[in-house]
Amino acid sequence: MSAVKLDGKATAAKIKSDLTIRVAALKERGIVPGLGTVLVGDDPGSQIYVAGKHRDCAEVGIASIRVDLPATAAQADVEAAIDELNASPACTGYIVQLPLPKHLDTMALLERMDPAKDADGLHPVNLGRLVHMVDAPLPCTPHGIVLLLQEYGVPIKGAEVTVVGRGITVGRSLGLLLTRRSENATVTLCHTGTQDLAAHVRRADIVVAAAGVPELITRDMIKPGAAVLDVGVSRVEGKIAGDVSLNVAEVAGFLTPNPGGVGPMTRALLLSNVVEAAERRS
Ligand SMILES: Nc1nc2c(c(=O)[nH]1)N[C@@H](CN(C=O)c1ccc(C(=O)N[C@@H](CCC(=O)O)C(=O)O)cc1)CN2
Repeated sequence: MSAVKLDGKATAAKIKSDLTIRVAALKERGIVPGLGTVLVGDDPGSQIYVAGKHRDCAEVGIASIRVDLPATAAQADVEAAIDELNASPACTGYIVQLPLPKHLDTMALLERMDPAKDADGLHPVNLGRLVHMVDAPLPCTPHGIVLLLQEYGVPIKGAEVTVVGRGITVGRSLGLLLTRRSENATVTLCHTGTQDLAAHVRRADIVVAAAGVPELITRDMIKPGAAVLDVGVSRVEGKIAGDVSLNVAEVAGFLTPNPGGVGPMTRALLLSNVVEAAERRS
């Protein structure tokens, strides 16, 4: 069996094509959406992801504001950058690239952001709104995962989903999206404290690997025909080392490439959050 490729690059391109039209319509009304990014330090992955986000903005016509700070930046320096973007009329929405250096108080910085300018959907207010199932910008990677599954007709309603990894950008909130009445999946969240990870993965119709552990998910763990999404962004010798072993393709029914799967969806949905914020305010 060869797995259907869940092509995030192609799906993201469709989303960006629609956004290009919507941005042009906003500009005709004198509204220019703008994305801000705050990057602290020189983590290679973060540098690549932020650069990609700015490239995407240029592609669809969104203005972008880049604030780069050294790894030694103090809490007050990042607070000043956040205050500036909160107040900037040119900034429709912005992100603080995660992870931040360990000496910084990430929670305090996220809470300092204006929730109305939270392009990541990671502000506590917006995650709280997601819990209450009321309107809010959705976290980009979880939203991208749902759209990718829908694009390729992967059955979600009633599906057993196993999410591996409880990080703030994916694992913590993906279950909130998949258990909405509109999706109606059943979600198990596995993590470093889980007993018998393989048992939870093996019974899943959909596996989302977001633990950041290279090759954690192996071929023997996968139910034949299951959909497997690799969100792993670890880097080994500068190259992406996903959470899913390549030979999973021999048993999976659907599989994301990595790179070229979930990552481009993350970036496309970030742009979507910015455009939606601009449209809401127009
Ligand atoms: N503030 C945020 N920080 C982080 C988030 C986030 O959603 N908000 N998520 C992850 C990383 N991430 C977003 O920044 C991200 C990961 C991967 C990609 C991507 O485009 N990957 C490409 C390959 C890129 C390369 O390595 O050459 C692909 O998969 O094709 C974009 C964004 C943690 N931080």
